[in-house]
Amino acid sequence: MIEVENLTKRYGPKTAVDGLTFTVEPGAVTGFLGPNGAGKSTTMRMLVGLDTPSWGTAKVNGRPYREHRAPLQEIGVLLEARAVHPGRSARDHLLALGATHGIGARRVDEVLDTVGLTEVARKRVGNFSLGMGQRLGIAVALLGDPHTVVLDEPVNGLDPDGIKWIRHLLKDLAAEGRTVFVSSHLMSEMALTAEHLVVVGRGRLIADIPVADLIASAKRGVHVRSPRTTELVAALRGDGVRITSVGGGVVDVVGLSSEDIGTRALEAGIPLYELTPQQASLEEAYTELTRDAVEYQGTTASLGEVA
Ligand SMILES: Nc1ncnc2c1ncn2[C@@H]1O[C@H](COP(=O)(O)OP(=O)(O)OP(=O)(O)O)[C@@H](O)[C@H]1O
Repeated sequence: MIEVENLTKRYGPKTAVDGLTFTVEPGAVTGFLGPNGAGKSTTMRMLVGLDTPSWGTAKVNGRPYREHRAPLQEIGVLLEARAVHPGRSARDHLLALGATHGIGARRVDEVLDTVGLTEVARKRVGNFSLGMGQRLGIAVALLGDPHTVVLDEPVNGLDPDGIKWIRHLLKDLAAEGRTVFVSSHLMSEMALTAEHLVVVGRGRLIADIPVADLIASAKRGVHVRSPRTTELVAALRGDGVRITSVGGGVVDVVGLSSEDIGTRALEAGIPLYELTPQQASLEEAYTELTRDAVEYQGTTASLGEVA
């Protein structure tokens, strides 16, 4: 479990993380999303003791990272730019790390197998591709068989097979009851992997929400085609209803169900040729969410809005 309370990080005048409070529960993959510079990496660095909070606390499995006596067994971490001696083999790198925690060759070979690096385990890390380096980073994170796993952009550098592999790995780790906290820019990937999302913007919490609820909360329009859109707009207009003209006798209606629109059109004697509810993707739901919640947003009135 990860518990972050009022976590704040200032670099001089810059507030990178601004009073964040959230909890990441075990047994599910939780995605950590936010635009560039939102404070994700800084938050993760504070979680694992690489940065000191200006205020607030970040606890992993009940206590701050630095207070754990065997941190590798508590929290597995993949952060960007992990330093590995290029002349060392992957196996030697893991053996050296394991030695500081009483972890032996058997576990090292096990994690090399888990991440698919057994065949190149004795090759120099300096010759590894980006994807192989990423797999080695994940092997390091899993070495101590930790209760909690924190991965910053783990699909970076992985090919489609690698991405699929990471997706299954994260779900398996969560199904084993671990806490899995993973940052990503890829909404589509999170839709397939995460059950829960923590969304940040400008260092602040925007949402702490199940993926399914985020999709459901996005305003979905209904695509309506009619030869008499002007009369239709007049019949549908009302509080909380937003109607946008798409052109070609088509309007998008937000705030009314297909059933409501069909009934009102019938009552007004207006023929409808098409009535199609639009499904919001996670990407759209995320855009909608951040548009409402991000500060200092310029207003962009949508073109063609008619009611
Ligand atoms: N050591 C530092 N000194 C000064 N400013 C920093 C430092 N580290 C991060 N920042 C600033 O803090 C803000 C948050 O950065 P951070 O890297 O945590 O965001 P992020 O969400 O991980 O972004 P990205 O998705 O681009 O990696 C940014 O504006 C960044 O420039």
